[in-house]
Amino acid sequence: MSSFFPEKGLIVSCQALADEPLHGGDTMTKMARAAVQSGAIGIRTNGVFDILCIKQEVDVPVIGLIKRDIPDSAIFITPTLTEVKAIVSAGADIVALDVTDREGRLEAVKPLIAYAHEHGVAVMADISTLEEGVAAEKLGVDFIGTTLSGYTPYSRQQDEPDFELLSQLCASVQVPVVAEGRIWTPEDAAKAMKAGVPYVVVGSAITRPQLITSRYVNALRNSMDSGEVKR
Ligand SMILES: CC(=O)N[C@H](C=O)[C@@H](O)[C@H](O)[C@H](O)COP(=O)(O)O
Repeated sequence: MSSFFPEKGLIVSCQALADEPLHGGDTMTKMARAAVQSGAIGIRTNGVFDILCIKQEVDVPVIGLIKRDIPDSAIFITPTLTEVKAIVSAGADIVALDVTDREGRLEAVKPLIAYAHEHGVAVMADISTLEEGVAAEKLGVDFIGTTLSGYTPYSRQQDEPDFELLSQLCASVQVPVVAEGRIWTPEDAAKAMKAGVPYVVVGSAITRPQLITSRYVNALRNSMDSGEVKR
């Protein structure tokens, strides 16, 4: 399955949760079309509706996940078998799920991985540390993504992509490593690939205009606050 994508490259994450301005309708499908038109080799998307629509619209592999809040649990990316079944039924080529070392997850995730594989669907493990990446490989996943670095309390907390984790993973696991999380510039994307990863996922920097706008607004405000520019 390591040759699942025909070539190395950019995977664009097209996600807008219910509380985001671009949520609903065919907005994420159009984002996906734009991404593929410009050379994205894959799409990562959330929820049955967007998986279904995007699968019909584009001709590249789709990584599907379902974010769901479960009371008293920190696991929110494809937490249970119910979501895996829904993602598989919707036609995703790869299921993305949390493979962090929390709440007994490294054991609980086994039937989820088995279900996807029994149905011919690959699995991307969203992890936050090197140890979790190594554990994920032992569980038989097909891709390991740095998605959750910075989002578990014990992982590296920083505004930048976790390049150190990328390099460590590339030296430690055989399955393809996916760079994901806080990649904001083409230079960062290229740096991730130089660290050895075949695939780079970019989400917010391409598909969350409210966050892109904030960065510009903040930069302008900072230059005004610092006195470099008059208000
Ligand atoms: C932590 C979490 O919930 N990550 C989610 C996982 O699917 C998405 O909200 C991110 O947009 C995605 O990982 C891409 O990352 P970035 O948007 O930083 O390029």
